[in-house]
Amino acid sequence: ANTQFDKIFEDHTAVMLLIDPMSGDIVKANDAAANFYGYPLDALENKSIQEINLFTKEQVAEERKNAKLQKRNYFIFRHQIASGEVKTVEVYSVPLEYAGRTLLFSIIQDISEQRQYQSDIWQYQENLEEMVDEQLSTINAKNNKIHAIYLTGITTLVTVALFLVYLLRITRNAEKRSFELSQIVEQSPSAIITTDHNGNILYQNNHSMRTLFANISKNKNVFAVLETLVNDQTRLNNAIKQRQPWVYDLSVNQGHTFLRVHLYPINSKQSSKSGYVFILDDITKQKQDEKQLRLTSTVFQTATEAVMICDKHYKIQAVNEAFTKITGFDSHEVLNQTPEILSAGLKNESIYKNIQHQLDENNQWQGEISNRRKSGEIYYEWLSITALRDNSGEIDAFVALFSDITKRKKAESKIYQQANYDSLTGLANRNLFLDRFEQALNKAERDHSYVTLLFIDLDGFKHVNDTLGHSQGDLLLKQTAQRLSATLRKSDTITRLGGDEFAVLISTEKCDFNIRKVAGKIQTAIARPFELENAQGFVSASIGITSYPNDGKDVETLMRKADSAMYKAKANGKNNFQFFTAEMDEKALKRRALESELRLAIEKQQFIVHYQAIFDTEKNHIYASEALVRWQHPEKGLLSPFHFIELAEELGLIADIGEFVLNTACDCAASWHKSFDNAPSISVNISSMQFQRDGFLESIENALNKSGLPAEKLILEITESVFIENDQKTITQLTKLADSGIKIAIDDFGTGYSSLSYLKKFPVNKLKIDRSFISDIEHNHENQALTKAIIAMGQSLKLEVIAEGVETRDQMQWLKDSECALIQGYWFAKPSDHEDFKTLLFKHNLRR
Ligand SMILES: Nc1nc2c(ncn2[C@@H]2O[C@H](COP(=O)(O)O[C@H]3[C@@H](O)[C@H](n4cnc5c(=O)[nH]c(N)nc54)O[C@@H]3COP(=O)(O)O)[C@@H](O)[C@H]2O)c(=O)[nH]1
Repeated sequence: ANTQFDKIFEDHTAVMLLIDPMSGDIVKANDAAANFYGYPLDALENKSIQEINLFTKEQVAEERKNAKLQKRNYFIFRHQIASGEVKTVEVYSVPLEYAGRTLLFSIIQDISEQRQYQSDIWQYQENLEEMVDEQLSTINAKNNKIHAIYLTGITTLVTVALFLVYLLRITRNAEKRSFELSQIVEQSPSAIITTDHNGNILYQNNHSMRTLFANISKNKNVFAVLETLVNDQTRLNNAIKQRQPWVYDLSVNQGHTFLRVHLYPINSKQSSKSGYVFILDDITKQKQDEKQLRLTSTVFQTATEAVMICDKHYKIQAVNEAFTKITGFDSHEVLNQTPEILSAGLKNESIYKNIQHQLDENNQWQGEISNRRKSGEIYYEWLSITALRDNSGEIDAFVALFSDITKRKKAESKIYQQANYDSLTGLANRNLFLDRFEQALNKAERDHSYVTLLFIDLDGFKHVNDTLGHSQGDLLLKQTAQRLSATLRKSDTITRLGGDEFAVLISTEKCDFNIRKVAGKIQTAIARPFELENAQGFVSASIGITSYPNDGKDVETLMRKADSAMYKAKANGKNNFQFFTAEMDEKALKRRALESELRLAIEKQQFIVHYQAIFDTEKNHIYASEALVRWQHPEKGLLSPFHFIELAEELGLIADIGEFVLNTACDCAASWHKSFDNAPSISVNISSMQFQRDGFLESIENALNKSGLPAEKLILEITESVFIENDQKTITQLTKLADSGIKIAIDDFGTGYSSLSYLKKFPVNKLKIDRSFISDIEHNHENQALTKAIIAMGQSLKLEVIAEGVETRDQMQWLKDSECALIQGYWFAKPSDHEDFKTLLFKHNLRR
């Protein structure tokens, strides 16, 4: 499963790291990460995250707290890249089982640019919601401001009208009303200045004297002042020349204050150039509001998150460009619709109810929901909604912000799939299975119910793999998964634990359900022939059964006991099921004890080698000797390989033991070589695992060099299983061994695989007829026929044939009469230690 994960991880364009949560060490990084951080991949994988994250321990803890409070599924950190530049990043982290370790799988997203950009245009990064909130009020205020502008205009016009009336009254000497009019002008919120036709001030109202207009009025000539402040002089001059009204927005006080200047010519009957009236208003606030509105609108339109504003009836009032980009809907298609337009048939009612409830209660809701784009495609969004209330506390509007998290969700789901499901069969993997097992036990404990575990191992699967190839083996495993799924209920958990091991979990309310029937159904389903690509595959199921609470209360105990029961089913001839019994536990315990003793034995070198003669009945001398390992157990005495070889193979310890035997045997054989003219060869058993191990040829070469034994005197006994691999490595290794003079013997010949073509293909020198054919050779005609056939085949292929397990003179004679002169067995000699073997040699072979 890791290989697939590795591929996705390495090829992904998102920045990804696997981090040891304890040390912070970066265990694995992808190319995207190397690019982003600017380090070569291996240098990055030698760093710890603390070297990159500028947050102190305390700051990291604080950020974690904040993320939790804000219910964020990501953290925001500051990462320093190789160039020294500091990036603001969002880090999404999940724990992940990887290569037997629990690591933090982190996806890093650079948000620096986005942050910087937003920071430039507005202090938006602090809280986008607040911004839009403010924007909303600004939008509302805009209407008010338009009113205000109208009002100012009207006021101005009214003021002008009043002033004209006022002047008219002056010219008509309407002194009666002049006091009243002067009061109105004096109290106007606008600064009002009248000038002669050259701009010299004739009159100015109170306001203009008191406020910043006082500075202007000091100059006594308005034209002169305006010349220094107005950029567009031509328009001003034209307006003066043509005696046209003129309006201009002035920026004074280093841009902190804005004035709107209205110029109106005053025409009198006496002169065509009577003068001017200037009305000035402070429009600084208005300008600021406009600027803010512009900025807010830019933020609204350029935000990377989609923004949707709804009125209190949930009718959409405004959306931004990001909304269109994510949903595919243009604003005119959604305005005055409810957000349900986005769900288009998706069953989101209960989520909407919950959102409504949360908004009523807390004014806020955020979470993950799925919606549909206009194209119909489903997408996932992270949505955050805020309810805005008016002064009386009534909901006035809703602001929804959302970002498209579909890509991230897909990546997460792929990773989840890999972490929890078996990629070959699609069944739950061990990880998910253990989790479900734990949950099932917790539930059973609460409900006083029952959980049954069936541990299934396929019998004969290795044979299918070895003979038909791994792809056919994989096909068989897939079909096994399908058969199990079809046989069991949906509520049952089926898992592939690894290799050819499957497990089934069944939760029941009562303990009296018929588990025998279920186990029987599984057996029947598996025993049916499997239709593979070009052949049929045959396997059966050995099943071990345990149940909660009878056999144990925790996952580990129940698994262990089911495993023991399964071994018992194997030992009982396979293709059957066994319920766990206390006696099995004892056996399993013994096995575990033996395992640790065996490891200790290797460490403490408790192995010795015995030698058994292979006798040449024609030449009457010892032709060779087989080296046989023994375990000098500190308490149990001398143990035969039958007690430990199988376990050593299962545990992968056989290669270490084998190497010890090889070295010891070569040393002894080399010493015989020095003492005898016709010194025997040494025959050493090589397990398939030892043969396949890297460095095997070197270990043979070392043993020969160290001992000084000629290569021709070494025989390697291998079983037919080595040839089954039939790969280039096997051919190359055997050829190299043969080229160096070493002899190859096939052990237990006749019991293994049927294809004999390998005898021609590989450089084999000797066949050792298995002792099961010899034990009753005097009476068993079938074995006689077989043995004769092997001897004849050996002769025609020019292979030496050795008969194993010769216990009686009659067996020896039968073999001799059948032209098989080389024999090994208790009749001539049992295996013995080196000293006794040497005595035997002195008796039968010629001393130098
Ligand atoms: N990979 C390795 N396998 C090894 C090594 N040493 C031994 N073995 C394998 O263990 C199996 C058991 O070996 P052992 O108990 O030593 O039995 C051998 C002989 O004692 C026994 N034998 C010999 N003659 C007779 C006989 O007349 N009757 C009788 N009942 N048994 C007899 O046969 C065993 C040798 O068999 P084989 O190897 O097939 O020639 C056994 O499979 C060993 O191969 C080791 O170092 N590495």
